[in-house]
Amino acid sequence: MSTVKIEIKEVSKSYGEKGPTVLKDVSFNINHGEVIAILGKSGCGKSTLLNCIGGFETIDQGQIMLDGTAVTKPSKRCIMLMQNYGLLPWRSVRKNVELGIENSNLPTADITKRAAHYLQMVGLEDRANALPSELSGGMQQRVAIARALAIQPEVILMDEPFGALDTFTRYYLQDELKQIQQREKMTIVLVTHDIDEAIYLADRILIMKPNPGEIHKEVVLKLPKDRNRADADFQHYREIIFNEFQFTHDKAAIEFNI
Ligand SMILES: Nc1ncnc2c1ncn2[C@@H]1O[C@H](COP(=O)(O)OP(=O)(O)OP(=O)(O)O)[C@@H](O)[C@H]1O
Repeated sequence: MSTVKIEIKEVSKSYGEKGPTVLKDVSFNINHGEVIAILGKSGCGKSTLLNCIGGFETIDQGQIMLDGTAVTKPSKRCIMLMQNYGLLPWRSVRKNVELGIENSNLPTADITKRAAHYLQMVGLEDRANALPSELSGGMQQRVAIARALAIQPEVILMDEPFGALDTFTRYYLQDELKQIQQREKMTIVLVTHDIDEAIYLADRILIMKPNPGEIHKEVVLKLPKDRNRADADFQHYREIIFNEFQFTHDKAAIEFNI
């Protein structure tokens, strides 16, 4: 039986006292070990919602609970993976991966061991002493993933994590992430503009609509974990989502990758 990891209950938020309502009465649950993708047109509040879940933004109304405890500030149990990687340019790859755990109570030998383990997991153990500037964008994102995993969070929030990468690197990292998620069983909330990425990775897709940001539709992906982008079932879900965004009509939303 699946257990609820995160509860989002009637969350509303605006920026500033007189700002427009960015999120209105947003409610949904995320189960332990589930991968949720959030899709929606630009400005509908996806990043705001992710920041609220991570405790980086306060909410005006409602509640966000992680394992039954209200989220009021960021915590290492629930961390954010950014699109721009957030690597420190003066630190080696290894030192970047150690960043999130070096102020923990772990002995130095364990910190080194854990960083090496996750670097190996993303296939970068031989680049441990390189600087981020010596790596490709895809490799830098793998360092960021290793750094996030080294913290051993229960939840990873991802804001367009592969948006800046070329198609092949994106596919490669999507596969890598999928394997790691299945091994480590962490919960993932993924904001993306890439419909294929959402169908490929998620158990459930939430489609948001703007002004104010609300959950418009939930699509449960009844697909095996191993997915093929060319399968008829995959196309079926594409069509459902395309229709939601009126791709088949004249108001095509060009910000989505297909
Ligand atoms: N720090 C902020 N201060 C004021 N307004 C903000 C702030 N962050 C976001 N907004 C506003 O909130 C609304 C939702 O923004 P948000 O970034 O959450 O949308 P999004 O769906 O993630 O957009 P995109 O897909 O373009 O990244 C937008 O109107 C945006 O201008």
